[in-house]
Amino acid sequence: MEFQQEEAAKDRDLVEAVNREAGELIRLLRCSQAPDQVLATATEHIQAAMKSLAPYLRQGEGWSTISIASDTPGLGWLEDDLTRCMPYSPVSGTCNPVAPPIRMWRDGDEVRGEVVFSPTYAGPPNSVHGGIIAAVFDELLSMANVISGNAGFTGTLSIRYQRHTPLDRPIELWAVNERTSGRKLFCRGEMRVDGQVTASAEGLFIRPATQMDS
Ligand SMILES: CCCCCCCCCCCC(=O)SCCNC(=O)CCNC(=O)[C@H](O)C(C)(C)COP(=O)(O)OP(=O)(O)OC[C@H]1O[C@@H](n2cnc3c(N)ncnc32)[C@H](O)[C@@H]1OP(=O)(O)O
Repeated sequence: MEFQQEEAAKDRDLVEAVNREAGELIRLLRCSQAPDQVLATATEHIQAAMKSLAPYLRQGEGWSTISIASDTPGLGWLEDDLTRCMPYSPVSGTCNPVAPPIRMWRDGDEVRGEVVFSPTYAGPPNSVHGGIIAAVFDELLSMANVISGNAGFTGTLSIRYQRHTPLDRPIELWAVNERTSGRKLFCRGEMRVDGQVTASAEGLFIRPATQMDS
């Protein structure tokens, strides 16, 4: 059992490492102005990598179509690493190359975290795209629900963009589940840079109905 867990951890390290490299590849493609010959060679390398991965493609079932880790042995969520809850998430998943490098952890009843957005996620000049900010709040507030023991689907998410959220600087993340009323979960969150709020969010999440609710 211990051995299996070690193997699972080793495999996860490999999966996370290749996803980090792919994220860096996306940043280089987004930001480099390489000459044609370099682009042509890079295309060949990428095609070779795609060819080696293609035989192992899974489609239309289980982990390959959801972000949570429920059917993935060895991938639980940890209080000091809430990203383990959704390893395939496009927002925080360490096994998804489009996700920015987010860390989230539990601090009592609250979620805290940190993220640095590369220009892959740029919107206005030197700033993070507003849709990306909304996506991060969706995830962050969801984690506030998860640690409260009451996960749900996003019903309504409202963002107040108070000032530009900068690229390439550590952004502090904070969220809390403020109250629960029946199946409704009310959450709040903030992004801060050097202690100053750049964006805040309020979310109403709906817990799926169970027999207990009828
Ligand atoms: C375990 C999960 C793991 C989740 C694991 C973590 C994954 C997190 C992923 C990140 C979060 C996401 O992106 S989630 C993906 C984005 N969200 C979605 O796709 C949700 C799409 N919407 C739906 O599927 C549905 O509308 C639901 C499930 C939200 C609600 O449907 P329902 O269950 O039939 O609820 P219903 O009886 O109609 O309503 C119950 C009460 O909630 C209110 N209500 C219903 N919808 C909304 C709404 N959008 N905004 C405000 N309020 C609403 C109703 O007025 C009612 O209030 P009253 O009359 O009782 O007062």
